[in-house]
Amino acid sequence: MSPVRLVRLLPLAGSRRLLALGALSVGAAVLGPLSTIPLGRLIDHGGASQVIALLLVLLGQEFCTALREPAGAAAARRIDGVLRARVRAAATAMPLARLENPQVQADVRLALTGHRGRTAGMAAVALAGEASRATSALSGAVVLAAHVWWLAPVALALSIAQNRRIAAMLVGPGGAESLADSPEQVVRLRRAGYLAELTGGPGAAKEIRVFGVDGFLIGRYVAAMRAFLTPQARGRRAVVRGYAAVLGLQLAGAAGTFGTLAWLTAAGALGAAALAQSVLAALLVFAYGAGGYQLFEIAHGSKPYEAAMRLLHPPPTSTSNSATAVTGPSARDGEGPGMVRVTFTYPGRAEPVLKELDLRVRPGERLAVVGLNGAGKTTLVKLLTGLYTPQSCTVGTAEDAAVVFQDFTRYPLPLRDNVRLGAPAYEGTDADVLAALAAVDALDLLEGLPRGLDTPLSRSYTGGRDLSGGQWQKVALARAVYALDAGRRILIVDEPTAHLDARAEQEVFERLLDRTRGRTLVLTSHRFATVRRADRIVVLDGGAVAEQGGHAELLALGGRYARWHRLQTALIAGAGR
Ligand SMILES: Nc1ncnc2c1ncn2[C@@H]1O[C@H](COP(=O)(O)OP(=O)(O)OP(=O)(O)O)[C@@H](O)[C@H]1O
Repeated sequence: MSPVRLVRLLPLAGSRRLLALGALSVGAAVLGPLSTIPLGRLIDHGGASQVIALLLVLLGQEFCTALREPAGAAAARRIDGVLRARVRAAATAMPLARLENPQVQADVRLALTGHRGRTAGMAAVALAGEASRATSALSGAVVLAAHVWWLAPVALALSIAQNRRIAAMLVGPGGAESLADSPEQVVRLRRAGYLAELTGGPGAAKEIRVFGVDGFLIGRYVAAMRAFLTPQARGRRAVVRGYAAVLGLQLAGAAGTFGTLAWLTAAGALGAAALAQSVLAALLVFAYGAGGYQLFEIAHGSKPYEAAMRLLHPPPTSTSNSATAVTGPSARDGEGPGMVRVTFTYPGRAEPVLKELDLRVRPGERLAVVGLNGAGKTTLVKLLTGLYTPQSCTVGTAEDAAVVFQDFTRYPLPLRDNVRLGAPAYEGTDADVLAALAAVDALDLLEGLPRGLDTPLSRSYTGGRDLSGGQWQKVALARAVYALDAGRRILIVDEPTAHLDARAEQEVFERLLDRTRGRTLVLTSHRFATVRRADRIVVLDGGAVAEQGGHAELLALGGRYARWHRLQTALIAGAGR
């Protein structure tokens, strides 16, 4: 991508900030070359007015240069704020299948956090700065050309060549900075970062202490860092050598230019004023050749910009990233959620997870979908809730559903908010929150919370408490029950009790059945022994409905359900003894 495209971001800064940045950049660019006019007059004619004029111009240049920094920072902050909001909105709206793509996740991270401390806004502002520096050099060349016409293009060409050489050495492909971005170096640095986090962080602290692996991990970290830093040091040495060559060229260029000016002056071709103006102009031209921090900002900040553009304007082919579904006849309106002959394959997978699956949930029905691990239960929930968008959409999605996912969210917020987030717009009272907690047998949870419903559910907060896996699961269930009380008509629960033992699971399931009387309930579980009271039990096997019916009916059938039910009941009974 050409960095010039970054210019499109500048209007996001807002007209006031953009105007201030533009005026200061132009001032910084042209006041230097303009100062040669009063300087020339001062040398030729003297006089206080020329001194004042020269001082005013130089002061103006200093003023513009100094204020351009904070103005640029403010513009960059605003651009980044607007861009991040757009990226967040795009990420929230995109189909789950696309969001789960590792490349898309990397783009979201890059667009939101920047690259090596540089953001898209900083890159756009740096581009304006680079344009200002180039304008200053060009104006200097014009002043120089007014005295020695042939010297100006030579000095300008030299300066541009130096600037490009430095850019290539530092931030160009294969340059020192890009070395750290090479896939091998990124992997090395990520490994070192992971090991550093592991040794210093609380996550693995228990195992590190018990097994005494700190020495081992620190050794690994040192090795990983050395593997990263050795090629970096080699790259830096190459840059130093390259810089020596560029510096030599710069010295030769400056010596040639100033030598020529001295020779022309000695020969009487240049007067004192013309000499002073030419020297000042040549210095402005050569200043561009030295390069500046803008090179880094543009190179690194372009990466988050490109990531943001990929997210905001995905190429049409990227729909191949979304989940595909080959479906049968359309679901009819007015019925519960369901799907007709749906075959579903995850992106990047060859084998379909669901194969010609037929399942329609009747309104008011309490349906249990059971199956062994990996049978496709969670996938079924993702399709039913519309989180995956099949290419031809004949899945009747449950838009009016409260859903508890297997990997539900643990909000680091007070317990009250954790429940109320099920229906943020609903003005529920504390009594409603407590009723939802009671519905999932979670009232005893309050006993361990010093500030009751106000207790933040995170140890990162003063007075906060963390919960056990089972307690968190009950909070997630209470959130869905609260949503149901707030008006949702369908409750979909994916493995509601993965963190609970079989008896607690049965207890919660029974309570949910009572609570959802007259509403539609879809519940998935890999425990066959706990769903006997469901109106209908669907056995999922190999991505298709293998058996369905009531508990007694399926037992009498003597198939998978009967077999797995018998096995799991025996295990539970054995564990209870
Ligand atoms: N996002 C995904 N991308 C690719 N494959 C996936 C994805 N999610 C699940 N799968 C695969 O789809 C298959 C079915 O997974 P799913 O989570 O639907 O099963 P499940 O019946 O809910 O299992 P469990 O009882 O263990 O939760 C598994 O082989 C799993 O590896």
